[in-house]
Amino acid sequence: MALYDRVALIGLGLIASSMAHAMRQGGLCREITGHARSAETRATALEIGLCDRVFETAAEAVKGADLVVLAVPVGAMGAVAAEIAPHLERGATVTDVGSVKQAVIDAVQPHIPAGVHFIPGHPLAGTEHSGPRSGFATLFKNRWWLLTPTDTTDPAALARLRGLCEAMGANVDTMDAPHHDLVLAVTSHTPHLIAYTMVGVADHLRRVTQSEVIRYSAAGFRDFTRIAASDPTMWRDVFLTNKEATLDILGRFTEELFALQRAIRLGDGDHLHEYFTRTRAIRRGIIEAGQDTSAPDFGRVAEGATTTGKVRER
Ligand SMILES: NC(=O)c1ccc[n+]([C@@H]2O[C@H](COP(=O)([O-])OP(=O)(O)OC[C@H]3O[C@@H](n4cnc5c(N)ncnc54)[C@H](O)[C@@H]3O)[C@@H](O)[C@H]2O)c1
Ligand SMILES: O=C(O)C(=O)C[C@]1(C(=O)O)C=C[C@@H](O)C=C1
Repeated sequence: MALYDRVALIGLGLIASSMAHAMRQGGLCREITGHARSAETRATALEIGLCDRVFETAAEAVKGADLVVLAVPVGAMGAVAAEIAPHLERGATVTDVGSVKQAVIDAVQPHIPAGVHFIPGHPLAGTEHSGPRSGFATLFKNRWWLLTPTDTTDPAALARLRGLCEAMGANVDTMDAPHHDLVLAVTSHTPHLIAYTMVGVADHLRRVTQSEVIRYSAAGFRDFTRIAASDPTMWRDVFLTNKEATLDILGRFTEELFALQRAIRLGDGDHLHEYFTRTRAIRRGIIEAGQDTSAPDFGRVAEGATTTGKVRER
């Protein structure tokens, strides 16, 4: 059943193309328009049927759309919002899929005209691939889609967007933006930084990298290399815009790493065993709770979080 008439996708990469596939498969909108900066991407979008019509400018793409999805890197959201603002339909909803929420709100909200609903969002689903050919219809199936409405968000517009996310297979939750940014700093942003660092360390040891690391690449390291192959522009923007929360979590990570380093140096097997037993229980708890293993445990993070986005000391 069509939930929107015309959906405009701004930026035609992994997330937008996955949304296009999912919306087409479910018949969730009547028409999809799109904008990408490169002629090659626009041609691809038409060739593989992501969009019915593509435009050279975002301004043209949003005309007549009742849903506009900003699917560009976080650092580009503000400029895109400024460009499309005068062309938005009264009553339309603008959402985004950025990995950071407060910075997107700060950049986009000032441009949103009266009578247009802005409901920030973030699907917790992705891969290390990017571009219009990387999307697939089931990307959002059984994954979280977080929306960060405010007290003034129109309930009907929120319910309609929630319906679309759910129809694409996602589980929807709402939270405020600072809390989102803290949770994601723990469950996504800092882990990505650690993966980038680990692969960087291996790369510095070129003597090893060129031969043994590749050949004997164990599952743990292979997982790191997959994560570290993620789009550099996207992740640069994530760290530049979720600075405070990431540095907060990174500080805690470093403290624990030093404690483990010290335990190894002192031969403190009890410390190591106790620590690994605790982390194993966390993983098992998530599985026993019947949660998608990719889904972060918001409750657990919330226990140590304050509304200012800072983590309370244990
Ligand atoms: N990849 C993931 O795992 C993932 C998951 C959830 C959310 N996100 C978020 O979704 C958004 C899009 O990510 P993606 O993975 O689809 O990226 P992508 O690289 O596959 O696609 C991004 C698109 O934006 C376009 N673009 C880049 N800069 C632009 C600009 N200044 N103006 C107009 N278009 C521009 C690119 O040409 C491309 O078409 C990002 O904000 C990212 O944080 C990504
Ligand atoms: O599976 C992956 O490749 C991802 O990293 C996806 C992932 C994540 O889970 O951290 C990455 C960034 C997003 O904003 C949402 C999802």
